[in-house]
Amino acid sequence: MTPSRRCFSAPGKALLAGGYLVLDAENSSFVTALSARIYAITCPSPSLDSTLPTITVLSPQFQEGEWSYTVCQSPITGFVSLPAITPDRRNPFVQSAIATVMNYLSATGTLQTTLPSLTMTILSDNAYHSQPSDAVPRFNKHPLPITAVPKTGLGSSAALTTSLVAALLSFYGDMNPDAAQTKVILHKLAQLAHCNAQGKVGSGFDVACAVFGSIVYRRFQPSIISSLPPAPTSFEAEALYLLSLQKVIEADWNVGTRECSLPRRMRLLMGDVTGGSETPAMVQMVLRWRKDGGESASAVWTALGKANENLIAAMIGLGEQAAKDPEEYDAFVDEVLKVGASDVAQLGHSNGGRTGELFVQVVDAIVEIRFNLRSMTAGSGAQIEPVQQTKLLDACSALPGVLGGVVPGAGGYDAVCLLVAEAAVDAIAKQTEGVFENVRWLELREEATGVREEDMLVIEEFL
Ligand SMILES: Nc1ncnc2c1ncn2[C@@H]1O[C@H](COP(=O)(O)OP(=O)(O)OP(=O)(O)O)[C@@H](O)[C@H]1O
Ligand SMILES: C[C@@](O)(CCOP(=O)(O)O)CC(=O)O
Repeated sequence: MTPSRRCFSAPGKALLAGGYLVLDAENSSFVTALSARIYAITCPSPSLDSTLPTITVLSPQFQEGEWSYTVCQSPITGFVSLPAITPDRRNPFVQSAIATVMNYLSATGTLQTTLPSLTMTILSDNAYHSQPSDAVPRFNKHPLPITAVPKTGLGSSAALTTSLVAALLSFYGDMNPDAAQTKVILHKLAQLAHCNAQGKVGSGFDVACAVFGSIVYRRFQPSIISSLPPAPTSFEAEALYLLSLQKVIEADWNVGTRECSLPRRMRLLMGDVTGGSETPAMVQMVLRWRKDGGESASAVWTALGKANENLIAAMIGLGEQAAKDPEEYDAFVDEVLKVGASDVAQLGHSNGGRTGELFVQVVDAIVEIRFNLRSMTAGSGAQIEPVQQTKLLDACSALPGVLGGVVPGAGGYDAVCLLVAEAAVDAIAKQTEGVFENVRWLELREEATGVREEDMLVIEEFL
């Protein structure tokens, strides 16, 4: 009889609006959860140590995808340390997820006294990593360690951290990650674990999306996380660390995570563009430009923030309008299918009603966002929307059914993201085939739900 196994998964992300500005807590961003998920399966297992419990994490898709830790809980302070059984192999995201959850449960007195040993298996959908061809099996295996396999920018570490935290909370804390209150705690633990593993405090939009799904996101103050003392090295420090950890997780983070899916019949068409980008370096260049760029930089920053807000308001409004007046909404989408972005304005002003006004607001906001991202590119030197991407986005925006497109997240050369009417996707793929050699349209769709427990039946065959 297979021991009781449970499976938790979390989605990837696309940051449609809010790149860079989301680093300021007063700015909102629009994040769409995608149908590429990372799965964590828990299975009770015998300890690898004669006296102490152990946790092993397997990632069978990658070479050397095995990390094992001994769980050492101090009988005096309750602090949990995790000496690696395989010291030559490191996975900071795995270790940080385990350490954060175990110490939170210890701090709150909800960690079982006799700890069972655990094996967790990670499976990640193929979209997270470059694949040798389109005809590969699901959860394709690579002949390389995870760190050597090119990523595609969908937020693998955020989805991994979130699914591991959910799995650990359920296994050791008997918490139901699907429950709303647990999800709030899960989110903070995942943010903390992710920051500790990355060694920096990003905006956290990717982790928030992995937990809550498609959202309008406004970040927490980074000082909440940086206020936590460093990993303790003495009994006194261990006791202080656990107290601080519980205080941080149970504080009100004032983070914005309003659920917001794409309007009905709309879709993000993600394009994988051969090219790379270096997000941390670009962030540094943009923040330096913001700080030293005077009035002109402030004006661009403010205008971009306004354009982001306009897009977010229009997307929320269209979601409401599709329910309030489905006939007007569907009639307008049928018209959108026949024209490119620049002609939507004509449609909207002639017969679209409130729906038309909102679609025009979407198109105009995307134009304004791109204009300001190009100003940011010129001012900061960070190649956010470089010329090649401008040409590609302009050409795609002229195609029927396309409302516009942006460089998602930090931008750069590696991806584009089109907002299109769902029914236009096949025609867009056909019209761009052979025209843009370096673009591969991904099969991804919005999957608005965040972290969730999966029925083992959906994953059983792959284990
Ligand atoms: N399936 C997996 N199994 C084990 N570890 C993984 C897996 N997916 C991601 N990771 C961990 O996350 C790391 C990638 O995180 P990093 O912060 O470098 O990129 P990222 O911003 O999450 O990438 P992207 O957004 O392109 O997915 C990997 O080196 C590995 O440590
Ligand atoms: C530039 C930034 O605002 C977004 C980065 O987005 P992405 O990793 O390129 O999808 C950084 C952040 O929010 O942490």
